[in-house]
Amino acid sequence: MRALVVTAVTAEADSVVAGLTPHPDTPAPEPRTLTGRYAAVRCDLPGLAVDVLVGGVGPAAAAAGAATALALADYTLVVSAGIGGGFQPAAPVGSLVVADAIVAADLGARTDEGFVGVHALGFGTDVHLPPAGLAARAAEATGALLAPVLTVSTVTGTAARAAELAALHPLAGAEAMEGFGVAEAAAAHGLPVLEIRAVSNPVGPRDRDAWRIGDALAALTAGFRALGPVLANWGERHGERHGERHGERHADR
Ligand SMILES: O=C(O)c1cccc(C(=O)CC[C@H]2O[C@@H](n3cnc4c(=O)[nH]cnc43)[C@H](O)[C@@H]2O)c1
Repeated sequence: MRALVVTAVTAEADSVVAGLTPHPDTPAPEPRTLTGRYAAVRCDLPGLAVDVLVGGVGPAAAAAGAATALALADYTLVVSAGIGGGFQPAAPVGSLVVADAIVAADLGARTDEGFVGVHALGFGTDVHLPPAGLAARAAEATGALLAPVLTVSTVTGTAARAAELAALHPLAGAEAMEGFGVAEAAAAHGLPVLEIRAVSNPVGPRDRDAWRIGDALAALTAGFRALGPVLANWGERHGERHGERHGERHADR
């Protein structure tokens, strides 16, 4: 089973690698260059090899990074991981959210009747569904909230926008900027996708002093420590079959 984990920035990738490193004292492996722009750190666990890639901030950078890595090697699962904003009170700062749906929350049109997503406009998809069983097991093992994670191109910074998003997506647990891009790349390669976010700040009025990035990165490390065995176990049962399943939906696996 080989998984690709895509983060936005190096601090997130380091936190993921720390969680996937068997002994805390073990030095992290050196990143290996994929192309001139991208490098990945390889983590080897029993039954599981994980490449951790820094793709950049935002859905476009994330999609480009993920698609580049997926074109260069054969993977069974793609994971979008990093920090994010948490919808309150469901996802407090320092908690984890595993996506049961990865939603492009601002991909569409603003009309007099409100926001209309690209799917409703007839231009494609704005939701990707991780394998339901895997997402549930990942949430259980990490103590995460299992809920939709929104992908936005603009960080929410007002109470009005937070309320608007919450009204459109009442079950949403978190927002971040990369999940949907990673999911689009995974879908283009016929691969299942997972998203996990560690909450660094509430979704709401902009307040940089309220951001707890260190706490969120520590939660991300703890999350990946628990996630490793879940991924290995899932890969044992599903991973080797992915080659037969290109183009199929992965929602029920
Ligand atoms: O200072 C600001 O208001 C600000 C504006 C744009 C971007 C940032 C970032 O720090 C980069 C966001 C980065 O972290 C993830 N993230 C973390 N919290 C949130 C959030 O509340 N909403 C969306 N994304 C968030 C995101 O995935 C990016 O990788 C700061």
